[in-house]
Amino acid sequence: MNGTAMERSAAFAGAQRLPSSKLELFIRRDFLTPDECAGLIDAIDAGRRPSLIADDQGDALFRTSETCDLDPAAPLIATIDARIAAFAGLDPLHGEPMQGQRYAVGQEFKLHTDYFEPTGLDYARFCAETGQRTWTVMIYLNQPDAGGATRFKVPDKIVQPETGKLLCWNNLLPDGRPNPATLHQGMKVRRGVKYIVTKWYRERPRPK
Ligand SMILES: O=C(O)CCC(=O)C(=O)O
Ligand SMILES: [Fe+2]
Repeated sequence: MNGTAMERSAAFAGAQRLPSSKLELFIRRDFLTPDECAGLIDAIDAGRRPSLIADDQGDALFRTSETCDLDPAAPLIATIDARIAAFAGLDPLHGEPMQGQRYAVGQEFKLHTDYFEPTGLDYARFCAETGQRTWTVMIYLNQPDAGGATRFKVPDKIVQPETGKLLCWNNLLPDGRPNPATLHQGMKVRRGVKYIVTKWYRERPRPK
């Protein structure tokens, strides 16, 4: 279920693949309607709190955004959750609960990978039950007035936020090891506010 795009050929309908052999990344514009984005922004504003991070490498300014756990039972979230899984050809049971992020001016998420470092102190705690993170799906809910792009360092690709645009990538290599070429950052918002939702998938389903 979490294999390569070739194995899941029905997936990624209407998406563009980044022409890179190092990184399996897809972009799909207008994945969500402006109304759906507005509904998600309201849900994020209702529940946001400072973002946490698994390993900030001692830098308190590593991730300065605010985060919101979105209620998987809320009708809007459930609908979008199902649409994301169908789009990416992934088993919904492998998904972590969807999160929202809000970045104000000057806020950012510095260069990082979404997979957990197998040598990291917390690896067992984060990955014992459901395994490593496989795919990341993120959707921009609005377009900040300046800044806030997502940058992938290795293929040197910068993706600009656009309302409803989906971005997703495989965090793992074909042999299942983490792919270091997924290194990326949420660049500083310069003007306005940036909202996104993120959805991460795991190697194994969560226990019932
Ligand atoms: O805000 C972005 O553009 C990137 C967010 C991100 O990398 C994450 O939430 O893991
Ligand atoms: Fe990330």
